[in-house]
This record gives sequence, C-alpha cells and structure tokens, in this order.
Amino acid sequence: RSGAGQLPPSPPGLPLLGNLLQLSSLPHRSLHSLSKRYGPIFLLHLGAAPTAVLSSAELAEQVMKTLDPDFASRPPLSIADRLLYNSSGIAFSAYSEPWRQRKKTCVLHLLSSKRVQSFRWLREEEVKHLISEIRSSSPAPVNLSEKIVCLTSDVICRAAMGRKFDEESMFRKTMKEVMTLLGMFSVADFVPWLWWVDKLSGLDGRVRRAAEVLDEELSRVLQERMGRRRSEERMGRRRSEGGRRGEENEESADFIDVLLSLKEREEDVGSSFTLGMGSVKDIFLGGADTSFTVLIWAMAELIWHPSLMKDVQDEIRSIVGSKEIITEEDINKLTLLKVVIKETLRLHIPGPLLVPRVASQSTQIHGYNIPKGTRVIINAWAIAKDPKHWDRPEEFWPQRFTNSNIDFRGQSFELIPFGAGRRLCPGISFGVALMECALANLLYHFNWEVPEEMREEILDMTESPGITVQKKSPLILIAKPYDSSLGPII
Ligand code: HEM
Repeated sequence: RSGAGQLPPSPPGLPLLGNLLQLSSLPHRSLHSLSKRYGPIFLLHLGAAPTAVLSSAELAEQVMKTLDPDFASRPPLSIADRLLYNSSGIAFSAYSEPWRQRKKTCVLHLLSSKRVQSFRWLREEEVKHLISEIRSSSPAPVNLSEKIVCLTSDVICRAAMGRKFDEESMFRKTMKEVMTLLGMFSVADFVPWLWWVDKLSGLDGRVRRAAEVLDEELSRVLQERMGRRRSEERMGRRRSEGGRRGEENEESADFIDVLLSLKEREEDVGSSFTLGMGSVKDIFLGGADTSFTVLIWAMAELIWHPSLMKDVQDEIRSIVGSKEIITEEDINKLTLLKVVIKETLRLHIPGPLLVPRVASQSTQIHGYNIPKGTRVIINAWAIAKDPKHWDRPEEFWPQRFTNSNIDFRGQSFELIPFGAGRRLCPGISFGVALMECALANLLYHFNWEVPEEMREEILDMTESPGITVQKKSPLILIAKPYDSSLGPII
C-alpha cells in the first residue's frame, strides 16, 4: 500500500478536456499502456469526470468483493439512459432497491439454471438451422460472422419475445445501431458545457430514433401477448396447462410470458411492469453481441492453431460418435472444448472494461483516496494478461486451464470476463450454454479452411472498437461437411 491520503497518480492532461484525448478508439489498450507507466491504480480526468482505472486482480477483488457495496452503482450515462427506459433496466441502472428487485427477478426467474435448461430445445433448433444453412452453401466460402450474428440474435429474441426478426428488419438493424450507440461517448457526459456537440454531431437524433423503434416493437409484442393471454384466460386454457393461476408451461414460456405471469401473481418486478420490460431490453441487448463475439474469436483462434482445432474435433467426434446434433449431455464430456471457450474469454473479453462503476461514498483503495462520485473502470482485459498471474499471457493456450481451478464466474479475480460481485453478469449460464452448443456443432459437422485468396484478411486479428470488441474483418471460411460414418466428404 502506498500514497496514504493522496489521490492516485494521474497522467497530465489538457485544460477542460483532461485526459480524454489520451484514449484511443480501443481504450482497453490505451489504459493498459498507461497502467504500465502509472501503476495498477491511476486517476484520469475524462473532461469533468474523475475516473480511477484499476488494472490488477488484487484491486479488482478489493472493489468487487471487499468494498463491493460502495462501488456497486453505475455512473449516469446519457446514451444508455435514453435508450433503456432511463436506465430502469439492470445493466446501467444505479444501485438501488428497485434495481435489486429487478436483478433478483432476472436471476431467479428469467436466467435461472432451470429457465436456461428450458431453452435447450430452442438452442438446439437454431444451431441445427445454422448447420444446415452452412451445409447448403458449401463448398462456397461462408461468411461465418454473418451466420453467427443471426444465430445469437435469433436465440435471444426467441427466448425474450418468442419470435425472431429478419436480418433486414428495422428491429434487427436497430439492435445493431443500439450496440454501436452504447459504445459511443456522449460529449455531454464528460464536458457538460459542450452538450450542443451531441446535437450537431447527430448523436442525439440517432439515439432518439433507435429508442423509438425499440420501444414501439416491445410495446407491440407486449400488447399482442396480453391480448393472447386474455383470450386464453377466457377459454380457461392457461389455467389447466400451468396448474396454479399464471404459472407458465416451462417449454414455451419466454421472458415476456414469465414477467406477465409474475405480474398476475402479484410478484411484480420492481415498482411497475415497465421496469420489468427494461430488464428484457437489457437482456436481449446484453446477450446477443457478447456470445457472438466470443464464438467468432474462438473460431478465429482455432483457424490460427490448426493442430489444436484438430484435437478439439477429435475429442468431439470420438466422444459423440454419429449424431445429427450434439446435445448438452455430450458437451459436458468435452473438456478441451470447454477450455477453448475459457481461453477465448481470457484473451478476447467481449467487454474488456466491463461496465463502469461509481464510488457511492468516499473511500480508500490501495491507500489512495477515492472521493465519492469517482467513476471506476476495471480493465479486465489487462488483468487477464497480467504476467504476474499468467504464463505466456499473450499466447492462445487453452491447456493452461487443464489442471487449474481458475473459473470465470466471478470467483477468480484474474479472470473476470463476466464481472463479479453484486454486478456479476446474470447471463453466464445462458451465454455459455449457447456458445458451447454452437461451437461444438460447428467443429463436429465441418472441417474448416481459409479461402487462399483471402488468407491475409481472414487471419487478421485486429479488433474493432465498440461496446463489445469484435474481430474487425469478417470470418469467411470454407466449410467441408464431415460425415461421422465416412469422415470428411470432399
Ligand atoms: C459471453 C457472454 C457474456 C459476457 C462476456 C457478458 C459480460 C458481462 C459483463 C462484463 C457485465 C458487467 C459486469 C460488471 O459490471 O461487473 C455484464 C452484465 C450483464 N449481463 Fe452479461 N455477458 C454475457 C452474456 C450475457 C447474456 C447471455 C445475458 C442475458 C441473456 C446477459 C445479461 C447481462 C445483464 C442483464 C447484465 C447487467 C448486470 C448488472 O448490472 O447487475 N449477459 N455482462
């Protein structure tokens, strides 16, 4: 511990803008470089917002475990506020009693292990559809990035709202726009007197339009569903299906059904139903892009490491034998596949800086004063590459986990792709089940090759900026179908 009673060290900045211009379009990388110079905790002035940046597992543990209640709130972020019902969902909402209620509902009723299990048929159906689409386009190269984005959005939309949306639909385009907008800075959040810049740049208008489309679609689905439930109620159908009034048939209930059912049973979600819908919005926005990003990075790393890819395929094919779809019972036996996903979550954390927090009271970290209102960024990406905890940290080497009990569910602070503490991601089981099912089946059903003429572009591992850090160039590959009884079909 050092520097008792002082503020953390701080790189020099410009008047008014502070250190804003020191952040590149890939801030996790700029902040990692700064941590090498200023240490595991340093203070930035992002315009008017003092922001402490933490880059070690020990300090992450202090903030997300020991001092978690003091750092469990979120700073106000005006883009998220306007897109997500004034942040009355979960991810961007301040730490408060209504937030606790919503998170509880989400953890217990929407994303519980039981509920995730109940979506198994849905995951398997959508993965089967993906495999047959890829098979039908073979031997032409397939844009795997496009296919996987459809898979993850379709699974999330069906789980949340009971339907999927065409790729070209306004709703899907808006989902994409919302993710872009959430990854952008509103100048007004950092330099309040420059509020007009967001208007002139067109940011305000984009946020307003995206919020309108999301809200319209959600309320349309909601109205439809309420109408359907009323008429089912009149015919007495739901009562006999579900037993107790409002209980849902496990196989068919999506998140909207579950929330409506809770409302009917007076176990409301937060202080009003709209708040429950805020959670639904967060869930389909938080769930699709993250799982997609991990799947693409995992496939890209395996393309870079062909002998590892072959080992994973051998494991799957020898354990599974001959099957149309690999099921979750099979996946539990696939130890190499599981560590490939874990290593991808280490080297390519989809949200490398997690979601920012804010100090709700003045406190001390590492002996430094952290005044109330200081924003806190945890650089999970830098932590996952810290040579103090990781051998060959830059290398994609899944076997590092074979005899290790490091886990990614918020208990091992050297690996926190889902965060930890009160703000831990509630979608871990949902996301992992989807990623495992998709990756296992992609590797089982096809042998993958890079089209020679696109080799350089496809193997380029450059990141693109945004709220999730994705592979910049799309993953376009040749998929050669594999038949378990015959081997590869040339
Ligand atoms: C690979 C997949 C995923 C990753 C890497 C991921 C990562 C994260 C991270 C880093 C946070 C913030 C944690 C913090 O502040 O400490 C978070 C929060 C959240 N995630 Fe995920 N997530 C994933 C999948 C999902 C899925 C599938 C869902 C829903 C179906 C989901 C829903 C949420 C929600 C609602 C929050 C807000 C929690 C809160 O603020 O209390 N996530 N996630």
